[in-house]
Amino acid sequence: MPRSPTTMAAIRRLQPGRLTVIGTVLAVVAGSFAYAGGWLSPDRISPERVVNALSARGGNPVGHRRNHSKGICFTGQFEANGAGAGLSTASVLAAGRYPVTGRFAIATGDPAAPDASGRVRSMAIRIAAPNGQEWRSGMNNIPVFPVATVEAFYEQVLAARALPATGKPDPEALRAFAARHPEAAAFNQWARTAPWTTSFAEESYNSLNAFRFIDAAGLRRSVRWSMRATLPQAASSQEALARLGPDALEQDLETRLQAGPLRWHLVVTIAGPDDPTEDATRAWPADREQVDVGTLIVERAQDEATGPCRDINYDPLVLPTGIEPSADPILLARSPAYANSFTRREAEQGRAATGMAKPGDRS
Ligand code: HEM
Repeated sequence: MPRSPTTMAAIRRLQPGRLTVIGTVLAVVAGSFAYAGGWLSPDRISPERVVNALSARGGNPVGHRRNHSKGICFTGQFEANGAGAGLSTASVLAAGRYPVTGRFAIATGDPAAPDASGRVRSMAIRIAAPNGQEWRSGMNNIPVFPVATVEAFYEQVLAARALPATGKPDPEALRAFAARHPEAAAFNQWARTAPWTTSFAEESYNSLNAFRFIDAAGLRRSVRWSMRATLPQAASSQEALARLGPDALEQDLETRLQAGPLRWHLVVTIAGPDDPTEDATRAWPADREQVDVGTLIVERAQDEATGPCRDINYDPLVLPTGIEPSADPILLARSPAYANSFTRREAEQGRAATGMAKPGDRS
């Protein structure tokens, strides 16, 4: 459906020039990877349908991300130590300091969700190089992803959505999903047994999908990466987090940053020859070579509504020269879904400028 002139004018007022560039880049990226990501499979699961399902889980994400909807922006630096330069020609891995715009979030469809309702937490980053290239990455605090294909992801989102009558998922639908998807067992085990913490700063965040690093000689190595917390984890519980209040994670972050910056190590793990690079449900053996390529220094936090991360699409396929995607179908499916979510939320924010609706309005 064509957008109304009012909406288009509002979008232009919101981000003159910038949206056009972002939109063009994303459309090309989305189109190139649509086939490989499974979007053109015969059962026609489209990005629109998956994002509709993410939007309909309860809560109202108008003007917000359709997944990981509740978050907080941060800014800081990535201090590359140079150890990654032998693995990839990416300019942000050459020793130096590069500005970062990031976002912590909980994986929910409800921007007003209490923090204790989100089992999965995330860190998204954009590292900017002086040559104009960027490395964007969205990472989760889980060791493996629950599913390996976009079809299974769609099925899982439908099974886990809250029923209007109870506000909770149908236990039978969850049981049926688990029976059909034994590959989700490792994730489910983590969800049942991993300690809850009361801080974004005590979590480590993983790329989960595999990528390829290309070195100066053109050699490609399959890798995954993690942002490893430098603070020890104080094991808590879901109940204790709930008692701290609905926005405890953001408050904790702001309090900690008043005392000084927070740090994570960016650790790259290199795959062995037989490690799966197209299946994010399977961890790699713990003894794989790991290279600490630098430190993320988080300096300031800012509300998402006015913060610099609001209008960034953390599309994991926005990569610098020297890093390329693997053929993991989940990775390739992410880009078109994020583009759909981004386009929708930016248009909704554009409408807010006309006074028709405000981000976060409840319908
Ligand atoms: C087919 C599988 C997936 C789909 C359809 C999907 C969909 C989405 C969507 C629509 C968003 C909101 C994007 C926006 O509006 O900016 C999102 C956010 C996010 N996703 Fe996924 N996702 C998938 C798999 C994954 C995987 C494997 C990871 C691995 C770590 C991941 C990590 C994240 C993170 C960190 C965010 C938040 C980004 C931010 O803070 O802006 N997702 N996802």
